[in-house]
Amino acid sequence: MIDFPFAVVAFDLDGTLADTAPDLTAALNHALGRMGRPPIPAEDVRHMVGHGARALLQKGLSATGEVNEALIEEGFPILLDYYYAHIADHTRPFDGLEAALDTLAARGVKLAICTNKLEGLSRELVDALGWQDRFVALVGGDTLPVRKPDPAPLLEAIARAGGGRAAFVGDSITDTDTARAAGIPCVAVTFGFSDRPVDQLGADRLIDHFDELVPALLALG
Ligand SMILES: O=C(O)COP(=O)(O)O
Ligand SMILES: [Mg+2]
Repeated sequence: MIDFPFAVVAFDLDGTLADTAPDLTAALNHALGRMGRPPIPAEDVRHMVGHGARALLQKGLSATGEVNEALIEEGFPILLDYYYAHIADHTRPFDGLEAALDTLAARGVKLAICTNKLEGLSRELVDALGWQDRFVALVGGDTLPVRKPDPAPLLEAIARAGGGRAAFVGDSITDTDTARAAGIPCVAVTFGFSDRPVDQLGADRLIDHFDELVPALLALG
């Protein structure tokens, strides 16, 4: 029985469910260091996340010197190997997340993840955080031939979670663009990795803490 205006709530991963910036920063800086580049401060790396690990490396190389396909090919496996081995050394859920997920689950809402993180990395992280039973669907950046802001991955995640009325929760312009393209209401968190002021994302609701998620969704319903 669903006791809620939405049958499915889908979530972005990096910067929305979990603060992955410390481990992503370590992985990027490990790869940059091996390539003779200086490290990039975590605060700058936060705003480079959201388009997948390859885009992260591309931005990291470009911030520290020359960038081309050959350099990305060289650094990508170094970054990935390190990140797989250290995926949750310092990554933590944002405050209040798990209580909000419990409330939604208790009301019969199905929970899904739609991220541009590679599906394998995303599953590894979900397992490391003990979230295997919380999410019934996960669509990553390489699950389909297209990724966010194309609406297809979000629609796929919702369908895999059983379909019905859905909302999306994210932290970036990619997420709000995806939701709009899919015709789905969007809540944006203000504590994520957005590269621009969050009030410019065009979200239907903004939340400063996960305690505000359920009321925000009810207001959208
Ligand atoms: O850049 C990434 O690794 C993916 O980021 P996302 O979970 O915010 O889509
Ligand atoms: Mg994100």
